[in-house]
Amino acid sequence: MHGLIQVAGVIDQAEADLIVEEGADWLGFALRLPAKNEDLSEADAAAIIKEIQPEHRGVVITYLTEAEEIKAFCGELGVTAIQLHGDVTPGELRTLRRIAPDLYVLKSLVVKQDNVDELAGIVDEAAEWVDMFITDSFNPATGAKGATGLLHDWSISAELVRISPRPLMLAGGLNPGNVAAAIAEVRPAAVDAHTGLEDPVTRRKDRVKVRTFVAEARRAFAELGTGVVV
Ligand SMILES: O=C(O)c1ccccc1N[C@@H]1O[C@H](COP(=O)(O)O)[C@@H](O)[C@H]1O
Repeated sequence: MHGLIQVAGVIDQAEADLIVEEGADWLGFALRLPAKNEDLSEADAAAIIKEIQPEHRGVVITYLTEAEEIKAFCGELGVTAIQLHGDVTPGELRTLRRIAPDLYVLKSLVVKQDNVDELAGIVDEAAEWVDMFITDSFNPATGAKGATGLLHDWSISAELVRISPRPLMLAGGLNPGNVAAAIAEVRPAAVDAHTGLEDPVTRRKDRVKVRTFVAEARRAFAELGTGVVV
């Protein structure tokens, strides 16, 4: 899987339609977050996910950590992919793979200063049970591990791309103006953005930003020679 583009933080049907119309591949729905500050209800997310056509995919982004609960939640929502931002143990990932073998699992790697060795250890322990890793940024001021709008040290993500036996999605502060440089430097299989595609006043996705982000990412993936293989 290469050259994949995800747009995260879907808040309603109109926004999901916009993301699909502008050519992104996957749509991320942030649910069951610790601060309970979800942008949409679980019922609304399930209704939107039901209408997503097979060439696209709805991905649940969550801090859930227990395999049984993750499986049940994916069943309720009708999703086939989950992005795990919490501290999920390798044991729970193994259990999840056993009880939900067809579920596509993305495991987040939270990049901080100088923590490449710690993250390499997680890759080593977890790779057998996940399908893709996602590197994301940490906000020390809030403790947030996703949707921070912050960049991180891309050299750490690039190193994880080199050592990971699984494909890697790059996230954290990406926007139309930096995504091409990020792809060139990190050489990820996929990219993902939330905050950088929003209008700062309305907090809704800006159509031109989504369109430009997709075009810039496609151009940069093509220059890497990876093209789109979803
Ligand atoms: O999207 C969210 O609301 C979210 C909530 C909790 C954890 C992760 C979340 N999203 C992921 O974070 C990346 C990066 O966000 P940003 O571009 O820096 O704002 C986003 O792409 C989602 O995968």
